[in-house]
Amino acid sequence: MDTRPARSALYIPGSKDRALDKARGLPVDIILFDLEDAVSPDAKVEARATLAAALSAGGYGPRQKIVRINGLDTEWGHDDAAAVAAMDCDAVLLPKVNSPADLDALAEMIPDLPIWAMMETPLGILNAASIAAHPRLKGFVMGTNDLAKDLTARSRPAMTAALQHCLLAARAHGVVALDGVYNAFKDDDGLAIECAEGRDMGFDGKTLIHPAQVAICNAAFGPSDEDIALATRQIAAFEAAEAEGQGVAVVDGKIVENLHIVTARATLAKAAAIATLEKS
Ligand SMILES: CC(C)(COP(=O)(O)OP(=O)(O)OC[C@H]1O[C@@H](n2cnc3c(N)ncnc32)[C@H](O)[C@@H]1OP(=O)(O)O)[C@@H](O)C(=O)NCCC(=O)NCCSC(=O)C[C@H](O)C(=O)O
Ligand SMILES: [Mg+2]
Repeated sequence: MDTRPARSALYIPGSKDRALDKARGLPVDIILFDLEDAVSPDAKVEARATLAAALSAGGYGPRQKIVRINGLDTEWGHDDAAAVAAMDCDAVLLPKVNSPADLDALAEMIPDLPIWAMMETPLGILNAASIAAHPRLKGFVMGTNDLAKDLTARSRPAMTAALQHCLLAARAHGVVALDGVYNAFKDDDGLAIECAEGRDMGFDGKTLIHPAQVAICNAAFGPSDEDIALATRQIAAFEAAEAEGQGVAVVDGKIVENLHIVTARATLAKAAAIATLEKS
């Protein structure tokens, strides 16, 4: 699985010069340059050129640059895919993926870029395992607005089964999994609660719609000082136990076995990767 930080992924409307410029200075881990729902139909054709110009001007640093195109069943999808194939980006994100066949069609049009899938239709959720297993697939992005619409769901708990099902598929096939957006972009407390919930479920990060959401999200999905201190103590205690021929250590009254050390080392590696990204 890709181990680059993926705490925060901000959608930027591909049509908005000001937002495209603002994104250059934001401490977000992934930028989702959007040609789909953040762009109105009458701006879609021009947005392709606006986005291509912004990407070739550069300035986005080492963060991942992913372009979301319109669906291949729309009037814009094929031209978007052709344009993205020539853009300076790291991956392409396909909305409303229903089955691996949708990815095959895009993979043929864009032979060189990794593909990410929006998981946001009932059929796509049911097919999550076979979509995650696609050889070009590198990440899932939950589309909780579209999913709520199709399910006629009115709450996040109503989507828990779908979120967990996609996480299982992502983990089984080693792809990144990002939680959906929190629409109330001025409600910091609500965002923090939803970030913690997504993190505790196992998501790698969360998708965002406004720059003000980035810091809250990064804090929730990055290891805290306490997490780092605990991981460090667990590793030290386990190594000491091993040196005495023991397979188990005890830290804070809880057993620590080899499997916990795998998690502890992953926590420290994640903290180091974040520090490197934030320094650059
Ligand atoms: C939600 C917004 C429409 C709010 O915009 P605005 O009123 O302009 O916000 P502010 O005045 O507070 O903006 C302050 C400055 O920040 C810049 N800005 C705003 N949003 C972004 C952004 N997303 N990326 C980068 N920069 C941004 C403004 O330009 C201001 O800059 P400055 O003037 O220089 O100070 C707006 O935030 C917005 O359009 N957000 C994106 C909405 C979007 O992407 N929607 C589609 C994705 S969600 C989705 O589709 C999920 C999925 O498919 C599903 O089904 O769930
Ligand atoms: Mg959507």
